[in-house]
Amino acid sequence: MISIYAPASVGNFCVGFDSLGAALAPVDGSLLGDVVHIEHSEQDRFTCTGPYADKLPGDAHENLSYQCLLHFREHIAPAMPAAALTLEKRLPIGSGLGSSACSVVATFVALDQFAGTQLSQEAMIELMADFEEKVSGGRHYDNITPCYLGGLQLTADIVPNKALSLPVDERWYYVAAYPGFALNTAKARGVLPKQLSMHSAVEFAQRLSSFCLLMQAGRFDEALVLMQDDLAEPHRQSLISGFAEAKQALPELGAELVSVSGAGPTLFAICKSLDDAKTCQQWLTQNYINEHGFSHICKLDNLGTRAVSQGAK
Ligand SMILES: Nc1ncnc2c1ncn2[C@@H]1O[C@H](COP(=O)(O)OP(=O)(O)O)[C@@H](O)[C@H]1O
Ligand SMILES: N[C@@H](CCOP(=O)(O)O)C(=O)O
Repeated sequence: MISIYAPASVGNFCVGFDSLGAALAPVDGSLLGDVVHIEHSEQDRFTCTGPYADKLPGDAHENLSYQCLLHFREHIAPAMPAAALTLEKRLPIGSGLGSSACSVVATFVALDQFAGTQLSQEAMIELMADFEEKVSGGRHYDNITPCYLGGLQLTADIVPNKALSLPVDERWYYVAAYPGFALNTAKARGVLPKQLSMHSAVEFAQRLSSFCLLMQAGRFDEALVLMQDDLAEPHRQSLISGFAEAKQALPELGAELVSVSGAGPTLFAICKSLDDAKTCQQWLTQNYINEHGFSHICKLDNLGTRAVSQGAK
């Protein structure tokens, strides 16, 4: 049996709409992401388990993981032995934590290992992006690549090898708070303007390029100051109940940055100390999260998608 874990990710990373993303690792060591198990079987089989399995369509053909299996068998490895594939759906759907990417990435990595196909990193990313695109209303790599490779990734079709890894300040803590309701990514993309003014486009490019160069140079504090999302956040906040209040309250409690994770509704905050992160988490628990939500204090997950022992928590 092969068991593959794929971590949750923060798409956009505030300053890089559709272009930057980071993988999350809760500091308490828990797994925040999906797990896929694959083993030999008499014929191909698919099962979906886990806390969010019942939020997905009952028909396996509508599940991305099963679609990945069908595609892999037909187009990549027709001679692959029959497989029993189980998706342990541990991330909520429409959370802003790259849930669909998690399932797709974990499934293709599991299939590649099971079949021994050894696809190149770029081929894998392309394949994964094809399937993420099916449900998210646009082709974007900013969940796929960090989830697959770990860390903070600058990622796009035009980026060499689809991904360039950026260094991060090891002192930063990321508080991720899922409020407990879903926001469909395609819907949250639908509210964005179709065109940008010349001024906005130039400023976005200046901000993102400066951010990346500063991070690369280890000038993290200066990079942090540049973290601002003028492209997506202003249009999406009205879809995220409580976000505006949190954005106002958390800086006074030690958050250096408060932004939307992916398309939302998960909020992420950056803090420079564990104490500040805990204070922000407490406020979010009391004011942002309902009975279906959760929060985690995280570092970045530098390992990305990997084999785990069966039954890992
Ligand atoms: N294995 C899967 N994981 C997540 N979503 C899936 C999966 N299979 C199918 N879907 C569908 O894809 C869509 C994902 O919604 P989306 O808002 O993009 O989620 P997220 O932002 O969490 O990735 C939903 O309609 C969901 O039913
Ligand atoms: N760049 C995308 C990221 C979507 O992330 P998700 O976790 O909400 O699927 C966007 O902002 O639309």
